[in-house]
Amino acid sequence: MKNPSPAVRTRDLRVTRSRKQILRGIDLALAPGTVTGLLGPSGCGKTTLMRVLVGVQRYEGEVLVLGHAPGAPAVRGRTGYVTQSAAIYRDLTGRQNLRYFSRLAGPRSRDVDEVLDLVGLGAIADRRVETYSGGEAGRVSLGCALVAAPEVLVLDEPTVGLDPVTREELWESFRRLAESGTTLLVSSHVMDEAFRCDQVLLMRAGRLLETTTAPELLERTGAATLDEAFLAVIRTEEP
Ligand SMILES: Nc1ncnc2c1ncn2[C@@H]1O[C@H](COP(=O)(O)OP(=O)(O)OP(=O)(O)O)[C@@H](O)[C@H]1O
Repeated sequence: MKNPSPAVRTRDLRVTRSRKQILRGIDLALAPGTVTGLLGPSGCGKTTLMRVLVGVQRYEGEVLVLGHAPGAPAVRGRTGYVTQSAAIYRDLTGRQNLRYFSRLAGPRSRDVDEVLDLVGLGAIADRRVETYSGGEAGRVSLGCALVAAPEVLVLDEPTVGLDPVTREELWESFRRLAESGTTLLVSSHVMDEAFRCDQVLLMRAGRLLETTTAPELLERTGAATLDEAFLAVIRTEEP
């Protein structure tokens, strides 16, 4: 690992909502400058975990993001969150959206044109977002997070509904971000995306079943695909 001190760490993280235990004691560590995949079935608690890390979800237990409590003033501007549905202004152009978030970010903001190119929107940046496809609008959302140059970037299913080419481009940009020192946590339903990650967290029913890598998981379970490997893990570990 590049640095022994994790960018994000949780110990016995628990979340209860409407008297239901959603997260049941999660221990995790994200090394700086790495991509971690967060995988698990629908409803297992991925979004809830991400919401904790960006400081918008009450929790119990211990959570440190860049050495601070999530959402603390010292860390708020250094953490980016791309939600499942694009949180952007549809009546503005892509470029105007990025400019707006760039102003909010203040001096730490990155160059808007550079980020537009990074997310592959340079050619359509001056069209209103309401004319964009779903995938293009999603990339505006990602661009709005990137323009603030976050040190920790949390992405909730960023590749849903994207074609293979765009998906490939996005994963390449995640890799470049990690190489430049950003710590990424990316949730996905697509097990094969685990191969893109330095570390994989397998969740089920509010628990972390495994902290592993895609090749390690295949080898250990003897499965031919990651889908099979995940099913094998679920069968051996009761929630
Ligand atoms: N306010 C709430 N009250 C009660 N239960 C809730 C509340 N919000 C979420 N949940 C439940 O918490 C569980 C985890 O939800 P979460 O959105 O974190 O899952 P997820 O793994 O991100 O799912 P998906 O992959 O479908 O987005 C689900 O069973 C959901 O129904």
